[in-house]
Amino acid sequence: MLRVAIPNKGTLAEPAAAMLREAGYRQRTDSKDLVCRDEGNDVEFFYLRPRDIATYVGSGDLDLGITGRDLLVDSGAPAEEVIDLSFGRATFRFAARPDRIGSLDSLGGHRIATAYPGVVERHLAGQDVKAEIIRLDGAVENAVRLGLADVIADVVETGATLRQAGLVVFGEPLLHSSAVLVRRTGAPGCAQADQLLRRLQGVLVARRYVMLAYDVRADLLEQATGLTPGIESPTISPLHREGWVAVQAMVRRDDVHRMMDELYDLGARAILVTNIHACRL
Ligand SMILES: Nc1ncnc2c1ncn2[C@@H]1O[C@H](COP(=O)(O)OP(=O)(O)OP(=O)(O)O)[C@@H](O)[C@H]1O
Ligand SMILES: O=P(O)(O)OC[C@H]1O[C@H](OP(=O)(O)OP(=O)(O)O)[C@H](O)[C@@H]1O
Ligand SMILES: [Mg+2]
Repeated sequence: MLRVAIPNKGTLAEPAAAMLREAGYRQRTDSKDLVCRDEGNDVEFFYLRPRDIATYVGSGDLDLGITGRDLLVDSGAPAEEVIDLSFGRATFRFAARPDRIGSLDSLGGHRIATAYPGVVERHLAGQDVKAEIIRLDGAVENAVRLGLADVIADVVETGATLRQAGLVVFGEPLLHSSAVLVRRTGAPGCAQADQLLRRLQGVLVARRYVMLAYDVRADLLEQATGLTPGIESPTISPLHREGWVAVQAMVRRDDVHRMMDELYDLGARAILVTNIHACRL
């Protein structure tokens, strides 16, 4: 059986389980369960702290895992990203009081509180900056207020937590994070792992694209399909009405309204959008 690590709690847990369900895998029904066997797909899911997942995968005890890119980097484990799963997006940034530290150059010699010491160490080493790293478990924004540190390095999503603590970000983000599928570095594939990867890629495409269908005069077909080239090529079907054709093409969800306006202006009619529930490209 393929053995896959899934976050048991925190920001990534629910969206990871939702994505696997969407990909046709069985997931636990009780949030206290630590293991869930999906006999039909020959996969066993292990629910672990997201921070530990790269360690289990890097050691080879588990085959694949879903964790955050920042947690993967922080672990230093010999595991690598297979695909970006496009949820759990956040940046990882330095922040301080507005009047204190304004740039990376002035970080040297300061005390930096963080729950991600591996990410910060790697970043500072790359910039040749020497600073003291204070490892905390969470709520690191309080470390500045309480005088334990001058700077924090933490996950920033909306920025609301920083604002509340009277801190502002400075410098470029240390990294852009999101949930990722990981495997042991250089690990060979297997049939069940390839299937899981293809199914997750299918979910990503189904979420990102919609199916657009419309009718257009045959003499405008080249212009219309120039707007909607699809992924491979659009499907063209004859219509009973002389001189008209029906077109079907996948288009990016983000673009669909602009495209519908342009197609309408061109003379296309009966423009319909439908969701894609699943796909294999
Ligand atoms: N708003 C957010 N807060 C924290 N982590 C986030 C956020 N958005 C995305 N993430 C990502 O979630 C992962 C951290 O998850 P983790 O479960 O360790 O912490 P958490 O969601 O803050 O939960 P807890 O603090 O209760 O342990 C990281 O990869 C991080 O980049
Ligand atoms: O930019 P925001 O939208 O405010 O989100 C980022 C904040 O959320 C997380 O904290 P969490 O509530 O998980 O507490 P923790 O620090 O104890 O993990 C993270 O550590 C930041 O503090
Ligand atoms: Mg947290």
